[in-house]
Amino acid sequence: MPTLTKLFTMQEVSKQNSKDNCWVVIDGKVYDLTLYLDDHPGGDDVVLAAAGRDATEDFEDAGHSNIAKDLMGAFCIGELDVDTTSPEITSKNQPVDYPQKIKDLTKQYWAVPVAVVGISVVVGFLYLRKK
Ligand code: HEM
Repeated sequence: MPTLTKLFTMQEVSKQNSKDNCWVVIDGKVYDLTLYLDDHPGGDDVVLAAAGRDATEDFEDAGHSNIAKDLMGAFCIGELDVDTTSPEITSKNQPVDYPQKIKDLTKQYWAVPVAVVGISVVVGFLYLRKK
């Protein structure tokens, strides 16, 4: 299913790190706090210090209330594109564990050689009896 959520790379987010363009990432979501800076009860300086980066820890450390958490939605502009943020955790870059893969395949398809041997024994047995 295609989603309508806009995805941003960390590179894009990191460029929005000023008073005129202040984006932060909190829990994988991207927030544009530019228009909220002046109204933020904790002050604009704390938010600006986290501008253009992942502010999840700072946000949690400030012990925000549920009111603050409800307010967040109004500033959410999309989500972080995780594939481009952490290429090291995508499967493309994971080293393939071939011995483990072979073991898994063996476990999955053990019935094939067993069936082949079984059928050969039965056919051989019938053939010998006929003689
Ligand atoms: C969508 C994002 C944010 C919203 C809607 C928001 C909202 C609020 C609100 C409503 C308060 C008043 C206290 C409360 O009700 O919890 C507050 C306080 C505060 N916020 Fe934020 N905030 C946001 C992001 C951030 C970020 C990114 C930081 C830090 C980098 C931050 C740091 C603080 C601090 C330090 C306080 C003061 C806490 C205190 O005085 O005890 N906030 N925020």
